[in-house]
Parts: sequence; C-alpha cells; structure tokens
Amino acid sequence: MERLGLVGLANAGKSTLYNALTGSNTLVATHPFATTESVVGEAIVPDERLDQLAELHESKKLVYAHIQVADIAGLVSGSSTGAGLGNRFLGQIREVDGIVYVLRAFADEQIVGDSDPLSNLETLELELTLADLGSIEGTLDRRRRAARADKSLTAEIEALELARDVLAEGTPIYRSHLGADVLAVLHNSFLLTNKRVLAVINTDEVNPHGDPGLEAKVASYLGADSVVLSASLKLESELARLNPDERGEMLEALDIERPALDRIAEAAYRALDRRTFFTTGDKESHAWTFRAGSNAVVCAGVIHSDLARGFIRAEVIFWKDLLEVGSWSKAKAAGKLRLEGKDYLVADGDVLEIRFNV
Ligand SMILES: Nc1ncnc2c1ncn2[C@@H]1O[C@H](COP(=O)(O)OP(=O)(O)OP(=O)(O)O)[C@@H](O)[C@H]1O
Ligand SMILES: [Mg+2]
Repeated sequence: MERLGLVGLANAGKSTLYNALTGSNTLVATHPFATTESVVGEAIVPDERLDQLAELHESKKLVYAHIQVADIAGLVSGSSTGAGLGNRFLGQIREVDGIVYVLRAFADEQIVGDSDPLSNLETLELELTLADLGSIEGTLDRRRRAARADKSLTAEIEALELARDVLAEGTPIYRSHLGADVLAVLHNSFLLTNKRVLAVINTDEVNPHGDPGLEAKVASYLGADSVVLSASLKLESELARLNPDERGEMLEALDIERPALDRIAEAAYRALDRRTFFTTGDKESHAWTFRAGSNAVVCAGVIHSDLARGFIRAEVIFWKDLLEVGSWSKAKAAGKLRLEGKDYLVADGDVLEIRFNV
C-alpha cells in the first residue's frame, strides 16, 4: 500500500493531522518534538461514487480505498546534519512514497514555532535537499571508484552528477525538470526529494478557509502541478471525532462544503498516481486501488491473483452510466455492459466484473 509521510517543523500540526486522518490517538502536545518515533496508520480515501453505487444495490458492506500515513518527528533547521532529532527521521522519510508538507500558519503564543508557511517550506526543503546532496555525493564517490573497472557505469555517473548539480543549487529533485532517464537512475538512490509532494497550510481555527493568495504563493513555489490545501487541522481533528449528524451540522455552521481531511486523502491518492475501479452488488460495494495506466488483467489481479491468471474478459460500465441505468442487471439486459479484453486500459471510476476460468 502506498505510504504518505507527514513532514513539517516541530509543532506544525503533523500529529493532529495524523490522528484526524487515521482515527488514531497519537500524542499531540504544545511542546516541540512531541513525536520522537514515527508511527504508521491507515487512512480511508472517501469516495462518493462508492456511496452511490452501494446505495443503488443496497450493498450490505462497503469497502473504501486506503492509503498509509506516517507521522514523522519534527524537523528543525540543521536536521540534515544532526540537529534536533537529526538524521533518525530522515530515514523514515526515505521509506514513504509521497510527502505532505504540513506548514504552520496558525498563531498561538503558547506554542513555540514559526507561523510563516513560506519560511517553513523553505526550511523543510533546504534540509531535505542538503540531506540528498550528502547522500548523492556519497553514491558518486562509490560509483566513480567502481567505474575504474567498469566503463558501463559512465551514463549512471553522468546522471548522478546532473542531480548533484541541481541539489547543490538548493533545488529539490521534485521541481528540478530533470529528464526521465536521469530520474530513472535516481530511483535507486532513495532520495528524499525524488517524491511527489503536497502541502497543507494549517490555519487558525477562526479561518478554516485559509488565504487564497498565500495558497497561490506556496503553489507557485512548489511548481506547476503541485497541490496545496488550506485547513485548520485542529478544527478538522475535532470534526473527525463527531458523529456524522453532528459533523454535518457543524460543517454547515462553519460554511465548509467538504471536510479538508477528505480533500487531503483524495489529493494524496491522486498525487501518488492511484486510481479506483469498483465492483458492486448486494453483498458488497468495493473500491479497488490500481496504478494509473493499468490494464484489465492487472486490475483483475488486484482483486485476486486467480482472476488475473484465468482472465477471459471484463464487463465494464462507467459508474455514472450504471447509476443512470439503475442496476447491474438492468445494464446487462439493456446491453450497456462493454466487453473488454486483457489490454483494456481501466479508467478511474469504471465498474468491473471479471469473467475468468481457472
Ligand atoms: N490549526 C491549529 N490551530 C491551533 N492550534 C493547533 C492547530 N493545529 C495544531 N495545533 C496545536 O499545536 C500543537 C502541536 O500540534 P501537534 O502535536 O500536532 O504538532 P506536531 O507537528 O506533531 O509536533 P511535533 O513535531 O512536536 O511532533 C498542539 O497543541 C495542537 O493542538
Ligand atoms: Mg507530532
């Protein structure tokens, strides 16, 4: 399962977000470095399409997609050289597939820390970039030594040098414009900045909608297709604890259309290139996760390896079309189910039934 790491300065609100996303109860405290060991939990990726499909078929069970979330110890300026909790948590960041920068914008004199999201972001990026620079220089040394006996390493060394130059300028790999061939080489280097990033600006409770101008600044800093969201994570964590009725009332009173948590989970899922197909019926409606660009056999294998092994064909209808027709059996009777073969590229939102024989 894909894992998202929450990265931020001490007291930025990472554990608050972690608890809200995963329904956990990890320590949230006003003192910095409350989190010393990273913890990993699972967050539901809410999906209204699944809700509607389940309603249509009166499914007894609903299974949402999930992503893993890791709460990581706070960074400080100098972390890459061992300050604060130092290098320990850098290893924890290495293990995640994508990073959520938690940027503090809320002000509270009782809680130490800087409330300027852009300067938060600069500090965080610099630490990750310096850590990458150190590790890539180590790799380069080793590869150069190995290359004396093995000329086939020349191309790899050139790619590493390009990445080193980018990092030395203070630019993280994710906004470096390095070519795909270089990125492919870097894949083996387990860098911290060679990952997808998202940013969450953690606002004051009185201002849950945030500041669009600030959001735009953070987005332009992070680069063209970056995702930046604003939320008061304290408020969100309180909302997450309410029952659905109370939550609905509260959201309405605060004029919040969708909880930020839902938007964060969904944006992270998409940023990690995850997509969803569904299976649905009276027993169960199920959201299955696949990597964007997968074909029907690969998706069949997500459900069960037997379905991939014995794949014959897939019956497919887009979720919206299924809702319009009224049910799977009506869609079948009306000839609205498409028959697709192994190579069919499954679309986000497709409803599938796999025909197979083992
Ligand atoms: N939007 C907010 N408004 C006001 N207070 C907040 C907000 N978000 C978090 N806090 C408070 O800030 C403090 C620090 O939060 P939290 O423990 O989640 O930070 P953290 O990033 O996990 O810190 P650490 O790096 O020390 O583990 C807590 O007291 C929390 O209640
Ligand atoms: Mg914490």
